[in-house]
Amino acid sequence: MRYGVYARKIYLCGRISSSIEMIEFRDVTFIYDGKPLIEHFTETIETGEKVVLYGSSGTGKSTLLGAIAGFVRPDNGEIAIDGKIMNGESIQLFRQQIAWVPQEFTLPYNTVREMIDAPFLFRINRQKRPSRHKILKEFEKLGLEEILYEKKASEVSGGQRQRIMIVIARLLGKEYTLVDEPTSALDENSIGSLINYIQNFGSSETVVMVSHDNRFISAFDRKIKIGV
Ligand SMILES: Nc1ncnc2c1ncn2[C@@H]1O[C@H](COP(=O)(O)OP(=O)(O)OP(=O)(O)O)[C@@H](O)[C@H]1O
Repeated sequence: MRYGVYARKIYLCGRISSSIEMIEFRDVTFIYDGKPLIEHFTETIETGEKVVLYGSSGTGKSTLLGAIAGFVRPDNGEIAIDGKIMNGESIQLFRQQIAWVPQEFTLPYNTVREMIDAPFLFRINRQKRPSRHKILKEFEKLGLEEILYEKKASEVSGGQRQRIMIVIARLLGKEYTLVDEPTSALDENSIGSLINYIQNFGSSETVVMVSHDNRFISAFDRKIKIGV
């Protein structure tokens, strides 16, 4: 998984106290193999927005999501956080406020319980450490069965693992949650639960998602189409 190492860092790290108000893409272009993937892209994402990035396959949605987390740098243009151009130092700080939920992801934990517990063992998150009861209540909201909590991490499906990570993001209360294609292989009910769940993130919590699924896309007010 190309984002694996960084993703693990982001998943584990804590949060700093200052809060962000907006992220701007300013005339951003990404070029791969000599061809522009995204050209002159300009958008602002404000704090608290629940945003869906949508568009055809291969248009660069995941690249943009990765750029928010600083994994990918634009070839031209700038990304600014609260008016300041993202650089090596600011991205390190910003990453502490991100929960990153990719499509595929291997974490070094044997059980789901350990996977959920891990970020809360850090001093900065310790006060937010949820009880089993609280975790299971969140599971229920997303249609995740209680039995999953006791399973080996290798025994849960990719979609279940991703929803468990969305629960963790919610419980960590990070300012930004970035989710890559959370709807693959979900049935109608699960998509409905996920929409509700994400829309109920706090008003100061920003969620940016990539999705292909029209049921999901149409449920969000803030949509950004990538590609033609
Ligand atoms: N580091 C890289 N080097 C070369 N090409 C890359 C790199 N990262 C992405 N690409 C290419 O850029 C294109 C867009 O990839 P990206 O995953 O951002 O698109 P996407 O819109 O999220 O696609 P999908 O909807 O299929 O997941 C793909 O053709 C991909 O191969």
